[in-house]
Amino acid sequence: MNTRLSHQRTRIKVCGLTEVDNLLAVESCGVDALGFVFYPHSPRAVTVERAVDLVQALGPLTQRVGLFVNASLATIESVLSAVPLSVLQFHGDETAEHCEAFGLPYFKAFRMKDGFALDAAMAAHPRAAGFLLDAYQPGVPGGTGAQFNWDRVPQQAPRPLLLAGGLSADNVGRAIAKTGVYGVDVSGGVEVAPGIKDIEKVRALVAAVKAADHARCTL
Ligand SMILES: O=C(O)c1ccccc1N[C@@H]1O[C@H](COP(=O)(O)O)[C@@H](O)[C@H]1O
Repeated sequence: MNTRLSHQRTRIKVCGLTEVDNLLAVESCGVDALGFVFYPHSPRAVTVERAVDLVQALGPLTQRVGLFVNASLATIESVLSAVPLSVLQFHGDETAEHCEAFGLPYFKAFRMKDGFALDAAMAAHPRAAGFLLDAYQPGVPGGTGAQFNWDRVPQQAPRPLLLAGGLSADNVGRAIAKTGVYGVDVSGGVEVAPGIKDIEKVRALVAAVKAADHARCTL
């Protein structure tokens, strides 16, 4: 699939919401998907009870993405029995069999360590809905605010690509122009504190994505 030409509008996911009022303000900025971190070591981690409140507050057309890092089948099933997530994001070393076990579309995240064999990693997940490319930082599975070299984003991929890692209103336009990815996933670059988003920064992010899409359409 030519990831650069197969869509006209860059999708926006904001990840790591923890408070309902803040979540609703972010949703109203015009994002496509909101992410909830079920990784207990993250400063943005939510309990199942909190996630139920957050997800129930969302409008019916906003995607609700659950982020897991090497969580067991039982843990994920237990979350899904309470929280109506629409998409899963696997940010650890999960196998395709593990990711497919829940009957939901999923994004497999890959951390772009030097020498990482992305083509083989994507081929190992033939039924993924998409792939998320993030920066590699030793010892931390994600949400680091670090950027990787966008030259490493492939022009062709078997599934839509989400770009992550250190994105903000300041650099997202350049990222889109350079990579033409299907979507962007942003956490730390739009925060006032871990789990609390800065609404002005989210607005600026959405405006920067729209401007980049407009510039691409008029090329
Ligand atoms: O957000 C977290 O705390 C987190 C924890 C563990 C794995 C992934 C996590 N977040 C994801 O990391 C990337 C990049 O985030 P950032 O914009 O650089 O802060 C993004 O996909 C988040 O969904």
